[in-house]
Amino acid sequence: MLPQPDDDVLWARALHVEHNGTPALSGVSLGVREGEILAVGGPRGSGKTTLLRCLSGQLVPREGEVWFNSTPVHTMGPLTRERLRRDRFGWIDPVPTLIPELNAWENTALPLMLRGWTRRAAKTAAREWLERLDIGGCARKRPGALLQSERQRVAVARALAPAPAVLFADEPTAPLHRADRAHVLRTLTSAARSHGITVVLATHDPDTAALADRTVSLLDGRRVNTVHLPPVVEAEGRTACSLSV
Ligand SMILES: Nc1ncnc2c1ncn2[C@@H]1O[C@H](COP(=O)(O)OP(=O)(O)OP(=O)(O)O)[C@@H](O)[C@H]1O
Repeated sequence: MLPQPDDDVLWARALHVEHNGTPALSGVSLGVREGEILAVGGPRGSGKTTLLRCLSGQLVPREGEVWFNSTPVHTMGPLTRERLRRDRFGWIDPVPTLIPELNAWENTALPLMLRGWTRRAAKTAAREWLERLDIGGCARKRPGALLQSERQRVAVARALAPAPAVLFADEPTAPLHRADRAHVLRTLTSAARSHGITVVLATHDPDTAALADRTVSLLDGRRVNTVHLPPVVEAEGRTACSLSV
């Protein structure tokens, strides 16, 4: 067994996953460095969501290994994996999944309270994150009274608020319009960089991938290439890339 490289916060080796007997991942290996924003690209059905679900411990691969900070995730029992996900990982779905009975700040504060924060401290932090995402005025509204784009901003605030070690974002801007998309992505990436949050971002959108440090591409469940991007010149993004296989 190869050791996990020291500067990788997440490391996966030779992942094989099948859905109902059909291969979804066939031998995918990758490392994610601490503080890195890694885009996982590829067309629809190429295995991006499946890879994120394996890396985050939601799905146990049929074969292969997943390590988080030198701890094996693939051999953990369900309760330990659930605790790892609750305490160290964040997740953003393409479609926001909020609790309908809770308002926006309560939804955002929930992961903080689950980690032991007092209600007052969690409310203050939640409201600050909603302000950063330009939806401070929606703090008392329930999801049913919000637009889809506002709900997704709440989901992003909820994922960022606990400053997870790794944030998994599966097509996080899918329900947003172009202008909204850029703002939410900039907030997400700048918050991740300033809080040292590692991000693994599944996307088939090249504009979204351009905000990442590196892109790993999948095709039919296999890794096909890695795009290394030059250091950030502007605060908002990157303009060029080089390709290595
Ligand atoms: N729960 C499931 N049951 C059966 N097949 C599945 C399931 N989830 C994914 N698949 C199949 O596995 C393959 C990889 O799917 P996956 O969702 O990981 O790809 P993706 O790149 O994230 O696609 P998309 O961009 O459409 O979300 C696809 O062929 C998909 O149809």
